[in-house]
Amino acid sequence: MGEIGFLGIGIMGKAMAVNLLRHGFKVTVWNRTLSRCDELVQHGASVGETPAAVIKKCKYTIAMLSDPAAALSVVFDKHGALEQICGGKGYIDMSTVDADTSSQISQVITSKGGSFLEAPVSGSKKPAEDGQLVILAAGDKDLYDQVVPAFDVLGKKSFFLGQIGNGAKMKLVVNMIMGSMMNAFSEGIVLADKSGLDPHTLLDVLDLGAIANPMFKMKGPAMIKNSYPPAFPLKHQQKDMRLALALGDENAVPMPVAAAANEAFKKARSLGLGDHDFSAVFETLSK
Ligand SMILES: NC(=O)C1=CN([C@@H]2O[C@H](COP(=O)(O)OP(=O)(O)OC[C@H]3O[C@@H](n4cnc5c(N)ncnc54)[C@H](OP(=O)(O)O)[C@@H]3O)[C@@H](O)[C@H]2O)C=CC1
Ligand SMILES: O=CCCC(=O)O
Repeated sequence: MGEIGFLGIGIMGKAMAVNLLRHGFKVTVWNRTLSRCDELVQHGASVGETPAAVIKKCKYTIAMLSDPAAALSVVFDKHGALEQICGGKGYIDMSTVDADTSSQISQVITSKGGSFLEAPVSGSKKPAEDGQLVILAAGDKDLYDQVVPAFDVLGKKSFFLGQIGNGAKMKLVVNMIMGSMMNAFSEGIVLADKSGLDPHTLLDVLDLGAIANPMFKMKGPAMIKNSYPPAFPLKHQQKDMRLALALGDENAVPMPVAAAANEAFKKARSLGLGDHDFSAVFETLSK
């Protein structure tokens, strides 16, 4: 595949870029806070000074950025990706954004002759470190086929979902369900505790029944200890609830459960918990 560019070395970008390096890919990284690239250099990465410099050097560039504003800024701003994109180059945005943002990026990349794929992921920090993500790609099928070797390293399964927007929408639906589940789970732990039950026993019971899932199993014990080391930052989960609710508006889908969950995440942000793991929404109930 040649050298891969990687824009955005946050929790996910760092894990994904390191994983590519471990599997023998050459990777050139850029991050807005450039000093965060230092650790990647120790793993063998090169550094590009700007998104444009990375695109110029690499045939394929992956972006993993916080939100729609960041994804747009890295493409459109001065020294952004758009300045160097051209025929023969592919841009793959793996950030979680809405379909409209993804379409805007697709339009400008393709108008300059480049090819574009949106490819948000399910799975968090640990699956990213272990190459166990689930990749939800849509857009240019030729580009998808070309980057399958990288997706095979990053993920345990890739879906190609057709036209631009379908990957973004699938990701938002999944995270809307996840955010609602996290709120129900939090309420259950507090209810068990306040009504005189041992929350650890609740976790054991849940894990043996029809609603057992990796999220409850992984996050539950830490939540009971009021510990929320960030794997998936709460501010990003609230962004995803907000974007999913907007998708619900567009399609006239009533989503009262998701709307209530969004309010809880907003409350958690107002308490200063945005940079904690999204399981910190538990604090809105236990305080
Ligand atoms: N963490 C997770 O479990 C998962 C996250 N995601 C999604 O992946 C994306 C990245 O998440 P994650 O790595 O956790 O987030 P982080 O907050 O750890 O990293 C965000 C990245 O975006 C960069 N960034 C933010 N704003 C801008 C901007 N205006 N211009 C340029 N760069 C910017 C940050 O740069 P800087 O270092 O300078 O701040 C950083 O590299 C998000 O869309 C998230 O929803 C998807 C699946 C799982
Ligand atoms: O977007 C974040 C998803 C986190 C997860 O799938 O565990």
